[in-house]
Amino acid sequence: MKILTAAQTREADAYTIKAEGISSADLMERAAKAFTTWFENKFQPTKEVLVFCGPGNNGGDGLVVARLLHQRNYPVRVFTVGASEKASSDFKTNLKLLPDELKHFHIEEANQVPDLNEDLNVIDALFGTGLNRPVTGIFADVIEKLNSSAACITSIDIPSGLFSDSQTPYEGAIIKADYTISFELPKLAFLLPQHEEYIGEWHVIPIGLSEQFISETETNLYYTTYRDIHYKLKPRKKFSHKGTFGHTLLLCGGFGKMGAAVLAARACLRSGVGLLTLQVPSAGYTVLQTAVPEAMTLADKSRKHLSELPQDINKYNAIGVGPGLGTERITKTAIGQLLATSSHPLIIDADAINLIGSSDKLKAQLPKNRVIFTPHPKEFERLVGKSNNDYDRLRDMLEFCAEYGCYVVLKGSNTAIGTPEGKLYFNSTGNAGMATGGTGDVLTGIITALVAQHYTLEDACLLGVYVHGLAGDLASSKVGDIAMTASDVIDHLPQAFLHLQQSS
Ligand SMILES: NC(=O)C1=CN([C@@H]2O[C@H](COP(=O)(O)OP(=O)(O)OC[C@H]3O[C@@H](n4cnc5c(N)ncnc54)[C@H](O)[C@@H]3O)[C@@H](O)[C@H]2O)[C@@H](O)CC1
Ligand SMILES: Nc1ncnc2c1ncn2[C@@H]1O[C@H](COP(=O)(O)OP(=O)(O)O)[C@@H](O)[C@H]1O
Ligand SMILES: [K+]
Repeated sequence: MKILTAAQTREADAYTIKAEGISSADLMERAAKAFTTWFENKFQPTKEVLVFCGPGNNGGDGLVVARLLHQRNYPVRVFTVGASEKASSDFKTNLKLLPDELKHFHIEEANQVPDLNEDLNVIDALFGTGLNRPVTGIFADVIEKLNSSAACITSIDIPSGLFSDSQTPYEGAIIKADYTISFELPKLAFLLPQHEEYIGEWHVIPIGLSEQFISETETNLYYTTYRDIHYKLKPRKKFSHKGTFGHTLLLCGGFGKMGAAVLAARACLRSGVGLLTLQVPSAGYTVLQTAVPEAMTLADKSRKHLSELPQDINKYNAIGVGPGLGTERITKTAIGQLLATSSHPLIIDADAINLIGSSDKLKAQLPKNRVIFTPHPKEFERLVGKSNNDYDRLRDMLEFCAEYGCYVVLKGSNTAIGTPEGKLYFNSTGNAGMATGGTGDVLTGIITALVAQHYTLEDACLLGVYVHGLAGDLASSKVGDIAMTASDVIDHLPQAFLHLQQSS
């Protein structure tokens, strides 16, 4: 699914209006109806609904929603804010359509904002995507009052005050919504960790914007959903054999962290790899042979740390390196050899990222178009550098991908995948139960298995991250997000792959 900017969304609105021969007020009515249906399914008409409307079309949406909720027997009060002579024409049209019996107040000063308690539902329709400067003055006063109340706030399209696709200036007030209901496509702002306290739980509802316009509009931003992913899974042919599905090498584990190798190996095997070999420090040899009997194990000559590469490094179709390794000098040297001698794709995680991040020499050795990095935010900082905010971080990530010709999987809620061509994909699966040690090692195993099975690096990242999150979601529904462990994620990989297969 594409993510469009505010400007592109405005064009999509205008295109749809023209193509369908409808008025902008008709489209507003459609958007407001869709919002009202969501609201009705969510909230009973037991609590009073206070709708706060700004002067633009977002406020216009709010006026239509107020009218529709009133028709559906919700007790409603409308508050308009801002100079009415500057209001948009659809706002003015809909202000006139408010029935006389619906209570309407105009707010000019902060003390006119009513007292708010948890027995009220607030709908925030102050500003949408037309916001073009930080919110100050009376609007900011209203936002502060709403934010300091215990009322449940639902924002139409986007929390008022938040820019939808660039950094909001720090001085502007922003609504802290409990729910954000947006139209047709998600906005970039919804996917950034720094906005968690503003967006709340978000949903996107269709309003019939032109599919043709959306498909023809160019963007580098995508939100990966089931529809974008399931068809990528390759069916297994009847006469295929283990050689068909690739031979993976995992260079993982260190003294006290053999579990990382076990987790990566088990996830790799559960993701369809044909053959799996691990090389682990010799202290881990028995651990691996016992815990993962399906895998072949090589013992490093060093007892505690990776210090050498297996012979015939190029017989493996994909090499996953990093989980549990540690950052010993000897390991750094081995990683240098790996970068210099391997000719197949490398999936680089954890301490391997830390080692490469701390060495310009290793960075300079990175082969082009063959590397996937899977950092969490701290590892990302070591690899790419510190960024001022989430937008800068995404920009820095794409610059890094372009400079080194690599893929970066920046892990977290809505894991972001950057490609060398400058595309950015945000994942839609996963949950906070996955914030537990070892789930990243699982991801390394999954992506390495997919690369070995000859998925393109881009598809291996997209599919791997999606299925990892899906397994996490399935695990969460079984064991809950508090008790969930990385092993639970592995245990739900079969169901996750089946889910993708069955419906494809
Ligand atoms: N008819 C349409 O085209 C549709 C519009 N939709 C709604 O329209 C919204 C966009 O409407 P608009 O483009 O009118 O934009 P907004 O409703 O976000 O507001 C823009 C107005 O606010 C003013 N403004 C911007 N920043 C301000 C600030 N910081 N302080 C004070 N005033 C400020 C602008 O000068 C302008 O008058 C969407 O978010 C969506 O809710 C939806 O109904 C879908 C259909
Ligand atoms: N709040 C969250 N929502 C969704 N996914 C999450 C969340 N927290 C962590 N994850 C996922 O869990 C994994 C954690 O990886 P990582 O931090 O490398 O853990 P470890 O190093 O312990 O294996 C990542 O894939 C990340 O996307
Ligand atoms: K809003």
